[in-house]
Amino acid sequence: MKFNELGLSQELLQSIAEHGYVEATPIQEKTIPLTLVGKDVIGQAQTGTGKTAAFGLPILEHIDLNNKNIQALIVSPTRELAIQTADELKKLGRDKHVDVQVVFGGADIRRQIQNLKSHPQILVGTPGRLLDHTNRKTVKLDHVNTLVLDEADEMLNMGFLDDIEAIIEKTPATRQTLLFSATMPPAIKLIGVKFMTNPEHIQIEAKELTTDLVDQYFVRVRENEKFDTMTRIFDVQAPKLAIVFGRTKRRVEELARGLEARGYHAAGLHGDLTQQMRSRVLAQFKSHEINILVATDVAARGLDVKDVSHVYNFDIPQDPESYVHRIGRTGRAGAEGVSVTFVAPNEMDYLRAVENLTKKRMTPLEPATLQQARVGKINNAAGEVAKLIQSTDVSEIQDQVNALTEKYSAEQLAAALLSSVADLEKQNTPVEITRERPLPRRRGNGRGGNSRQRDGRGGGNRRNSSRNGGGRDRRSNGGDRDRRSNGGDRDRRSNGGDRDRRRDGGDRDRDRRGSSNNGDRRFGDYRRRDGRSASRQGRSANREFTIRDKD
Ligand SMILES: Nc1ncnc2c1ncn2[C@@H]1O[C@H](COP(=O)(O)OP(=O)(O)OP(=O)(O)O)[C@@H](O)[C@H]1O
Repeated sequence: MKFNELGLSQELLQSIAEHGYVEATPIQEKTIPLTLVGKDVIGQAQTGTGKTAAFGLPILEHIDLNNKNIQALIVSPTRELAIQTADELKKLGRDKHVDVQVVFGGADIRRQIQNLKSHPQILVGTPGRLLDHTNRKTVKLDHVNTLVLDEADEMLNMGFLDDIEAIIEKTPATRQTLLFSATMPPAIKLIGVKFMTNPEHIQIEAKELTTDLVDQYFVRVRENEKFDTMTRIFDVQAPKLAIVFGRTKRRVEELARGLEARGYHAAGLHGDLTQQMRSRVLAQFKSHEINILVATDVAARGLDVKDVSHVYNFDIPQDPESYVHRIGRTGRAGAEGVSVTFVAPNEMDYLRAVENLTKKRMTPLEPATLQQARVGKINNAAGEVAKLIQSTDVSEIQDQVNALTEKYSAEQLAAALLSSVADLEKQNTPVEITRERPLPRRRGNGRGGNSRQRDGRGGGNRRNSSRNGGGRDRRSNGGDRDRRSNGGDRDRRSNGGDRDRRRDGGDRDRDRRGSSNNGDRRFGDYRRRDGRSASRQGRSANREFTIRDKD
C-alpha cells in the first residue's frame, strides 16, 4: 500500500518520499490508520520492518506546531536506540519543522537542559534520565498526547517497570499509549491492561517470528573451542559487517581484544564504556572503520545499522526473545543476512527453546577446518589485493617498483603480497577467553537429560548438516557471529550530573533472568519489591548468568 492511502498530510508524504520509502510495510499499513484516529495500539512485527515509522508518522501528523509543550514521548530501553529513534523522527519531521529532542544517561545533563529550552514537541529518552528531568522539572509531561513504549518487553526485562509507571503517572490519563516490539511475551498484555485503554493488538501474521531473510545456523562446540571455531568461520564466511554478541561485558572485552590480536577490525560495545566511547565505537562500525562489533545485548534491540551481513551469537542468549532481536540486526528492510549461534553441548536445551519460540529450526553448521580457514583467508586477501591495486598510486613509488619488478617475477611479487595481506600467522595468535559459568539447566521444555538424544541434535555426522554455511547457501560468505550479552543499558549513570537515585555508577548490569526461566513470567516478577528493581535483586544471587547492562 502506498503511503498516500494512509491519511497522512502532504508535508509528511514529502518527507517520506525524500526518505526513500515507497510502499508502507505491513505494520505501518495496519497501525498508522488506527493510531491516526487516536486508538491505543500494541504493534508486533518482525525486526527491521519499520516499526519506528509506524508509530512515528502518526505522532508527527498530530503535532501542533503552535503548541510549545511536549506532545509526544517515546521511551526507549537503550541510549543508542533513543538516539536513533530521535534521528529518524527528525528526518521524517523535517518538512513539517517539528522539534525533536533526546535525553539519555551518561551524557551531560546541563547540555540536555539547554537543548530542552528549544521547547521540543517530541521527546525521546531512556527511563532513568527521563525521570531525572521530570524530577528537576526540566521536562514536563502534562501535555503529552501520545506515549510510546518502544521495545516494551525489554523495558520490563530490564526492570524498568517502576520507572515507567512513574513516568506514565506524569502524563495525562487521556493520552494515547502505543507499545511496539517484535516480541510480546505474555506479561506485556498485563501492561496493556494497566496502562492502555482498549488497545488494538496488531500482530503482523508471519509464519515465523524471525524473518526468512536470515539464514540461521548453529554450531555445536565446546566452550574452550568456541573462539577458534568462530574465527575460522569468519575466515570462510568473510562477513562484510558483523555483530558478535557475548554474554557479559568481560567477555565482550576479551573477544574484541582477541579478535584484534588475530588481525580482525573489531571493537567492543557494552555498558561499562563511557557514553562517548560507546558512540565512537558505533560510529566506527557504521562507517566500516571496524567491521566486527562485539557487543552485549546493549546492541540487540532496535539498532538499525545498514548492511550488517552477519550476526554471531558467541554465547547463546538465555532468553529466547533475545535471540530474535539479536539476529534481527541483520536481514533488515528487505536485505538478507546470516546468523550463526555457537552452542555448548550442555546448552542444547536453550537452542530448542529458541526454536520453539521462533518456530524455525536452525541449520547445523560444521566447524571449518584450519585448512579451510586458510584458504578462506587467502581468498579474502585476493579480494583485498584487487582493491589495493585500484587505490594505489604508483607514481610516488615508481623507483622501488621498478627495482622489484627487475629483480623478481610477477608470481613471486603476487605471492609475497598475498601472503602479507592474508597475514596467516595471525591465525595462530593464542587467545585466551575466560571460561564463563555454564547456563543453568533450563526448566520446562528442553529440560534435563541428554538433549542430544531428545532433539536428535547430537553432533556427529548429521546427514543434513552443512559445512560452513554452504547448506542453503544463498551466500557462501556469510559468517556471522552474534551473541548478545549484556543487553540494554539504562540510563542512570550519573556522569552528566544526574542527580538521582543512584544508580550503580554506571549502566547497571542486571540479571535479566531471575525468575524468567519458566517462560511464563508474571507481571509481578518485574516489579520492584523493595523499592529497587527486581533485576537488581536477582543480580548478586545469579550474577554470572545473564548479566545485562542497562542504563
Ligand atoms: N516503508 C518503508 N520502506 C522502506 N524502508 C523502510 C520503510 N519503513 C522503514 N524502513 C527502513 O527499514 C529499516 C528498519 O526500520 P526500523 O528500525 O523502524 O525497524 P523495526 O521494525 O523497529 O526493527 P526492530 O524490531 O529491530 O527495532 C530502517 O532502516 C528504516 O529506515
